[in-house]
Amino acid sequence: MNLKYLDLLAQKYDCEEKVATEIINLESILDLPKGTEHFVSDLHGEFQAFQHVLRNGSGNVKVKIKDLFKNELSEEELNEFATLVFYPEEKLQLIKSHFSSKAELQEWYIEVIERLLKLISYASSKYTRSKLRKALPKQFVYIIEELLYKTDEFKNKKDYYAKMVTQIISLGQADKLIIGLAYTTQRLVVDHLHVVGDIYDRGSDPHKIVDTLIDYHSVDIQWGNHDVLWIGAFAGSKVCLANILRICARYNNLDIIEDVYGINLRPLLNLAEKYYEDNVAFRPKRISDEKMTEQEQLQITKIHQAISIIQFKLESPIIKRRACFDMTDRLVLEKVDYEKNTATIHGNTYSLDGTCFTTINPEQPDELLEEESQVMDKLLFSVQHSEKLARHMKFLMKKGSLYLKYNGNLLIHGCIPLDEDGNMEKMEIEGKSYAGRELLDVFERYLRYSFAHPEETDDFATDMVWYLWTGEYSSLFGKREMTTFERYFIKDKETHKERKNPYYYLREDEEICRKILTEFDMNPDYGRIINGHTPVKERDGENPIKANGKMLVIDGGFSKAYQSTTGIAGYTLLYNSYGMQLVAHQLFNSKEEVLQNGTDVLSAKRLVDEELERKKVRETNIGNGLMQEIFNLNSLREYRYMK
Ligand SMILES: O=P(O)(O)OC[C@H]1O[C@](O)(COP(=O)(O)O)[C@@H](O)[C@@H]1O
Ligand SMILES: [Mn+2]
Repeated sequence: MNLKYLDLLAQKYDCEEKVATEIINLESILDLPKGTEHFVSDLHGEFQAFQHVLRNGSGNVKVKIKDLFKNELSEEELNEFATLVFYPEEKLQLIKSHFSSKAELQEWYIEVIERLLKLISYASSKYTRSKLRKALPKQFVYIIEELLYKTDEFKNKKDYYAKMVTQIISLGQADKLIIGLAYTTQRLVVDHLHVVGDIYDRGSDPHKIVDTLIDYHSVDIQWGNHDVLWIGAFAGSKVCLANILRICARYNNLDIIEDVYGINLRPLLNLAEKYYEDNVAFRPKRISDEKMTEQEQLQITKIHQAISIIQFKLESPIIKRRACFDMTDRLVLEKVDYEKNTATIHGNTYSLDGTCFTTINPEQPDELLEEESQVMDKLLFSVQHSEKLARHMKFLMKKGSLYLKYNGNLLIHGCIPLDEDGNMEKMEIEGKSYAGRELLDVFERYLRYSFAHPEETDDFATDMVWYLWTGEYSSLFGKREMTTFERYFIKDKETHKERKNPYYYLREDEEICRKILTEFDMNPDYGRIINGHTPVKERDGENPIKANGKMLVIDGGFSKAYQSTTGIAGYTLLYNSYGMQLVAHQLFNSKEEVLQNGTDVLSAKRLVDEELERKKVRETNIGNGLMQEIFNLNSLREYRYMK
């Protein structure tokens, strides 16, 4: 043990009692039940639904309320109390408006504060007092602790406690206290949150999700292909930037680009107005019922075409300069016969519909017009100077990774590329061959390098970020090709199909999952793999719990665009000291609906498994860290205090 380190440690623990106290504290924490982890994926900008799932703890807040009060409260009262915990600010106003006299309101305050304290005491029962203290509203810690840890067996403090509560009310602090206690409850129910990718794209509020995660008490992120697209755009990849603009235009989310991130779209709009007309294939999707004027729709339709053509042009030089990407099949603009208006794909020739090739020179289809090139330079400048986007992307880089090994489980958004025989597929990169975990580690190294060098726009690392979005061996994409061009211009749906990596059927097999866990140095008897990325077709009877529980796919369609596929509105995987459960969320219509009639989103729960014995902190990542601290403290004791 490094003595310099122990001398440093001794500054903090400058006497034996302090060392002993800390060892006692840490050792006892190790024997507490493990904290409850929540896993969600593929939020795709659906902030309201995500926020509701955090506020109701994926149903767990209601469970705890029922555990405590089902015998004393009616169904309606239980719902009203639960809604107060979910949305305290709004619900408080609603409830207070029903009271006519101050006395009645005072009565209600005393009752609901008492109830909230009971709920917090129950929700925090497996945590230390210090962990609870950190979750309490700062301004009321002293009062709440006094009330929480009431010790009145000698009947000396009855009036003291009663006075405390009435004083809170008479000094007009009751609302703030109730709101604080409600948020403390929400926070206690979710000890740690994992977001298994695809925060961005399609939904209207990805930025609100990221802001919520930035303020969240304990969270990690495994990047999805859509997240990496946004990271790439910020890191200097013009083709990634073209993709996020295209997808925002496609889903009528250009306000995220302009209003939220302050990226100037005027140059792109001028270009679009100059060269493009209306085009049905490029009209923005109307997922939610927001209003759009004909003029707005036409503008977006033109922008959508302009940026799509720029994207296809930008893909071409990358494919040509990166032989190891092996993507010559995707040189789509060179497959077009501009005379006949057809394209030849995999040997078959198809007529093209809704083409918008005005800015394409058939002699050199991937050549950007000078003005297209200028538009991209201006867009990249604007993206890389967006304070808010910088903050969000830096957060994704800080809290994110391509995969995560946590408490024995492997979390990854997409896949581990496999061949038909279930072997890890190799990819040759800069003269070296990588597969399995090594391949993912090298992907992440390139992504981090590109992010650290935003001024480099055409280097290998930046091209590799785009590869992660659409490359055949990308662990985030997991398909042989992305048929974006075909989906826009060819009616024949056969050409739209995207062949999935064998991983997506092989992962149903327990042995394959065990092999992957072993590849990541994890215990195959104990661990599980948790994926997002592919919407689980629950409505067709697909089971998200696969390979005898070794594989859990949790993309349940938070994204409205995919709810018709899944039939539900997202999953949350819960992992507490008793084991794992999977919660399927029904459609979340609106916060207003929950506020009005307390109908919380009904969530069907499935048991994934039951632990043989309760899992303790000792068996978790956090536990490993604590045991290391205990080791250091014992070394300090021997070195300094045990003579
Ligand atoms: O339906 P959209 O939004 O055009 O997206 C289709 C594209 O999105 C992808 O599914 C990737 O996005 P996901 O990771 O959300 O699946 C591509 O495979 C496909 O080409
Ligand atoms: Mn995805």
